[in-house]
Amino acid sequence: MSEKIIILDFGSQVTQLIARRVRELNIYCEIHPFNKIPTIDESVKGIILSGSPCSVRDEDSPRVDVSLFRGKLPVLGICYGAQLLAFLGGGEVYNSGHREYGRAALKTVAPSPLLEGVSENNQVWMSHGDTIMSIPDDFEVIGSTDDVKYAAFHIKGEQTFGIQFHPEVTHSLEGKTMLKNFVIGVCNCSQDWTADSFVDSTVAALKAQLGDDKVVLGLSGGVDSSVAAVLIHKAIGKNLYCIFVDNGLLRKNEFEDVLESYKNLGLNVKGVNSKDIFYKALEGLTDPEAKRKAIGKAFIDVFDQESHLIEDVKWLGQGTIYPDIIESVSVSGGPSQTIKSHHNVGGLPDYMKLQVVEPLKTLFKDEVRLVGKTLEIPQFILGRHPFPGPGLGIRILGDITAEKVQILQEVDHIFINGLKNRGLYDGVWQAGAMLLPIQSVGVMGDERTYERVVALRAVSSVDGMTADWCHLPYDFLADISNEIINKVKGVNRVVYDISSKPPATIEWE
Ligand SMILES: Nc1ncnc2c1ncn2[C@@H]1O[C@H](COP(=O)(O)OP(=O)(O)OP(=O)(O)O)[C@@H](O)[C@H]1O
Ligand SMILES: O=c1[nH]c(=O)c2[nH+]cn([C@@H]3O[C@H](COP(=O)(O)O)[C@@H](O)[C@H]3O)c2[nH]1
Ligand SMILES: NC(=O)CC[C@H](N)C(=O)O
Ligand SMILES: [Mg+2]
Repeated sequence: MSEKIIILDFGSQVTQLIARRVRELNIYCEIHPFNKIPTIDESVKGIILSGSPCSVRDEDSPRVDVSLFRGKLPVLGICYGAQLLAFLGGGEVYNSGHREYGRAALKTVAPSPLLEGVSENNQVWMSHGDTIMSIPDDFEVIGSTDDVKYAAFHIKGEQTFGIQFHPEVTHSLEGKTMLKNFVIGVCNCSQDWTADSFVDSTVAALKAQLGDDKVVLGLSGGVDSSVAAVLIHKAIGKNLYCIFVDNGLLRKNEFEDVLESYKNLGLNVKGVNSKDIFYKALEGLTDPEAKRKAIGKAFIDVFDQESHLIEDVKWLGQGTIYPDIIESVSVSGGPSQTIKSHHNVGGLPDYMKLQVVEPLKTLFKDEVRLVGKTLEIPQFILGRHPFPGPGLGIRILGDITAEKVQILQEVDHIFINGLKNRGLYDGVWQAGAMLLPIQSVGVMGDERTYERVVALRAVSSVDGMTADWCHLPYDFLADISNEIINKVKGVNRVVYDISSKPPATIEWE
């Protein structure tokens, strides 16, 4: 059984960062909501309690029964997690009257394995409104700042620690060392979780799970489904059936190009031309959510039809990754607002009777790329910008017609190729073009034109949750705009989207 660290999430915005930092040390960890503590067996080497927007002073704040693990295995409480340890242990936590937000200098006041090798006086990042005012007798303070006496503590006779600051953010300059001290020095984790070991153990597990069963998998040409397909293929070979659907909303030449590139990977891929099904389902629809739902349903129909052609298929393979799962579990348990219905082949209707296999569901996107590299998947697939499943269907505002798709494909092609030719593609997280439902007046030669407007969008981001618009060079934008207006019939105006997310989103629909 491979070892792991469990992170209990109390709703902090940066819980995922704790997981990133631990995994960067080649140690596997999992995030679980505070109220869904998994079984703590020998594989669990330590527990980290995250921060939270809540206050331990509130009766309905998220609590856990710390006796489940305190004294039994190493525990590190971060911010709210530390306040909770102090509070439940009999200490006092008050609202300090002002939010302490920003840099602070942490001074070591007692030697501790947690602060091993950390400078006597080091910069940490604070983000809290509550303060621990007194600690129980069996607690010992190990670090203080000018404003916070109990900035780091240790519980005597246990391997339990609490810290008021956030070691997971880069502004805590020696935060990494402290986390390393905890997971390696205190928890004794061996650092053997690597892309190579992931491939080996996952392929072995898939072999055991799938045996001689057949799997059908939707391939999109994107990173996640491609890496999932190659992994499953390594385990079961010809029993993997990949389906790549041409929904009529792909990029220019994408169907042919992607099919061609998969040939070199040895995958058994069937290209299915379902354009008409999608166009028909979209006929007359203008509302973004209605369009998304129609596209999602058409995907399921095509999948259902295709899986019936494969005799005795039992499994559906999916490229679900860790953020897809974490983001769908809300900590408060309260309903969060649906901003956009993401098309997802995951929501399968019962009548399909397929079990789901998701070999990447514990990985972050950059880890998926590393695994892909280990599997020798070519860089042009691994380095691809994300492209939404509903494709150009959510980049053509208003109703969809084959003619509009063709116009947008040309525009998108010029923009994306331009980025590649100028060496800008890899520095941009995602780029694309939108076809707007308006026309504007122009003049070409001596003639008046009354044609369409397109908007170009290029963003930088880490995970798509937030994004900034890219400051692309003006002369590049000028060249692209000229090329689009000169070459694409029906377009006489190009604008550049300078909105960030939030408050805008990346896609326009
Ligand atoms: N044209 C398509 N044909 C078949 N399956 C598709 C198609 N488009 C999307 N899918 C399915 O929907 C899933 C979700 O798409 P999504 O875009 O989130 O992931 P991806 O394409 O694998 O990776 P990336 O996020 O890098 O684009 C894919 O993993 C794939 O299984
Ligand atoms: O597979 C997908 N199915 C969808 O329905 C979908 N909608 C948005 N996206 C992608 O998600 C990221 C964030 O997009 P938004 O800021 O527009 O919500 C961006 O990368 C978007 O391209 C989708 N991907
Ligand atoms: N970042 C945190 O965990 C903050 C904890 C608590 N909500 C406070 O303001 O003190
Ligand atoms: Mg995709």
